[in-house]
Amino acid sequence: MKGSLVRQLNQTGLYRRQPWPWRDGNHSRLLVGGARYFPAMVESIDQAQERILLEFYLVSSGRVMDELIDSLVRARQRGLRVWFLLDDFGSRGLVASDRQRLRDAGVELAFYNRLRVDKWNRNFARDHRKLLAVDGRVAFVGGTGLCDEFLPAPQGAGWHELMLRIEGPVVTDWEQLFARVWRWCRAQQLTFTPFRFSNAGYGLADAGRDGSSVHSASSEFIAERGGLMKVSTCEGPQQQEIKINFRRRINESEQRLWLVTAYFLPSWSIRRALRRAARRGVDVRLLLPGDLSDHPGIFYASRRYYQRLLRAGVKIYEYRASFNHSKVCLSDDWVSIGSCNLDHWNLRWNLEANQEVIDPQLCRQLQQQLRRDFEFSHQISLRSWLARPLWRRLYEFVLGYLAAILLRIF
Ligand SMILES: O=P(O)(O)OC[C@H](O)CO
Repeated sequence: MKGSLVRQLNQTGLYRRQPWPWRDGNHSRLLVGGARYFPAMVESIDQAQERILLEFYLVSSGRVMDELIDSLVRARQRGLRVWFLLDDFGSRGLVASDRQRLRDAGVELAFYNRLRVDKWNRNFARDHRKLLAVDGRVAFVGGTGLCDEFLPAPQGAGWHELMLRIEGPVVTDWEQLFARVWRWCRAQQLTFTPFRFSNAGYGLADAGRDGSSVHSASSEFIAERGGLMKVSTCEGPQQQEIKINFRRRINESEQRLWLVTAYFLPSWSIRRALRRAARRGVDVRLLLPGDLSDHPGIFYASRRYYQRLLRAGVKIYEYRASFNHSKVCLSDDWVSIGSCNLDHWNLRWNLEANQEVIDPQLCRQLQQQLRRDFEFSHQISLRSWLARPLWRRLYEFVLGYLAAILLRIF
């Protein structure tokens, strides 16, 4: 069944075999928390002059969507084109009246992989990406959903999240990525005129498959041309660029490897790479959600990996201020931020997309933010870990075992 889904997706052109290129001339800003990034997203929509593209997994009615729909309706009244790609499962919290408001305003909607009983396990294939692109000029990417959980408490659940606001030539690639999924859902080809940036960025032809020459770009070059960025994707088991690039960066890291994920069920090869990096003396830190996770079962299942990681010298932090939903990796001068949790399930079934960035300024910003996040976390020591009660061990073992069985079956 899995094989046929992959073939089917290949035939429809949803997959892209060639990696997206590295591009220079981009600028980015890290936005922390829904109270910062939702208003910035609405402001960008209000300033749009031509077109707006949205692709989001988790979309539910509430205050966030009310404001977003208002801004999309205003955009339509100004004569702009608006395309909104939703995941059929992730958007089940979007009520009929909101869908109708969007349709009435002339927003074009598409639903990825409509749920149907006869699709059996193909229903698991979901579009997990998170993207807002405006005029081919500005994009917002990161881990957020469009729902009130990401608003600060007490208006929402106060989930902790990071988003990146990007301006530059790489936005063209995000638009093309969007167009591929749109074509798969609606059998309709969208073509966008690229925005003309004054410092038009290049796809760096000499970057090589692993982007090695990009990494030797000097900070003067980056300061002059703007940050280097590339889109990186996962599209089912046969296209796992995000994971491959993560693993490569972990293996090549020299000083720092900080990984933040909301659901920590990484593959064996990623876990081994983390352990090896820590043994080489790299400062390897994992920032995980702790027991405020919205899926406690996954949290407990993920804990079965702690012992070997701690023994290898990996520092594990559990965030205590709220549910930390962010998904980001900082490896020396390289950042990857986006939709991918790096867990088995996501990698097997979902469309994922991350922004990879080489930009010292963003690295500094992210480092500062993560240092703050570590302060709001509890660091687990090997000694306290080994002393945890038996019932907890049992619980982790059973849930870990269940997770492994589920992954084998599906
Ligand atoms: O899948 P994520 O990481 O976007 O998180 C959304 C969760 O499914 C909510 O339970």
